Amino acid sequence: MASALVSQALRLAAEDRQAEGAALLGQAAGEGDAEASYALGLWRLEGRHLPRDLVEARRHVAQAEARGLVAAARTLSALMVLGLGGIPEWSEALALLQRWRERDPAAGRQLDLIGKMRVDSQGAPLEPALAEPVSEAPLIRRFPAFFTPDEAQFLCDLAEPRFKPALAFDERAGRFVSHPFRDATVAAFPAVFEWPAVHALNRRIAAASGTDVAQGESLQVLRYGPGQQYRPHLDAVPGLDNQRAWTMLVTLNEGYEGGETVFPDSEIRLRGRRGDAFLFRNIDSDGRPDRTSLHAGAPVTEGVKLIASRWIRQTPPPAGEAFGQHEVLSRPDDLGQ
Ligand SMILES: O=C(O)CCC(=O)C(=O)O
Ligand SMILES: [Fe+2]
Repeated sequence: MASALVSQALRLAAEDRQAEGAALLGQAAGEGDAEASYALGLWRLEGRHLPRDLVEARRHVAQAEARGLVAAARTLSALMVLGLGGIPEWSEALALLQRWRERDPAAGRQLDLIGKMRVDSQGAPLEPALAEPVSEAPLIRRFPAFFTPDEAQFLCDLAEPRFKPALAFDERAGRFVSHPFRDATVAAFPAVFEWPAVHALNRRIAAASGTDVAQGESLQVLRYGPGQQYRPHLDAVPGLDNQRAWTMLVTLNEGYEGGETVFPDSEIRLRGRRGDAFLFRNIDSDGRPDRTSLHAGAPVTEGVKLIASRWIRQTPPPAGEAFGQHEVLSRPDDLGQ
């Protein structure tokens, strides 16, 4: 729950009285209010109500963490591993999780998961994942047991409270609109949710696709109930300068009927065991959308399908403008988690 002062500041900001709201938060933060510090940090991170300033964002979030706010500790761990507002600090982020272990079950769970991974000083895998060819055109690879069952369950549990109807970001309109093709609910993991264990999974996806982790858009978890589906589509967006070159899908559960990922032109139907991943290429050698990559999530006929999806661009976005930043806060009173 936000403190009364933070709620008042959010109300002022919603009434377009941003400067007054920010001043109120600044005053409260100066008097030791952890939630005010955290709210200022999120505003600075997102460039909402205050100009975007990642260094200031990290300073405020760190202050809120030092004042004992669990949401701030989680967000700080993400800023640290991503190197937002400072240098990347993987081992310092793990030390932060260690300090929070007793107070935050998610910290202990992440440490347990990361303790079983073989990763380097940035959280990247030390060994390549096992890859099996599925098809050359479209180009598809299968990575069996890419996530462990515990990693898959962790992502499902993190996603559970955050599922929302799928929306698409309309780049021209500059806002989210209901998704024309995707009848599913989705939980996205933008920067504030890229906690160390999530970041390590993103690094594994980057290594398996031969890309830089910064090329990936926010990891998403999709949830389809009976009758829900993702209609045939290309992940590449015509006209996009920096294309979605690759897609990685990771199967997070079993026990549902239907729901295969299908490539109608080549009659390929993909169905994984829990933890299996599929990587496919969305563009041709000229960088144009590859028509053979047309695919769909077939309707689920029974049970619930959960799948993780990451779209990977051709190059990282300009510094400080990571993909999905606009998703950081979904509601004006949403303080992150
Ligand atoms: O749910 C599926 O099988 C397909 C998901 C998908 O096409 C995507 O995330 O781009
Ligand atoms: Fe897709």
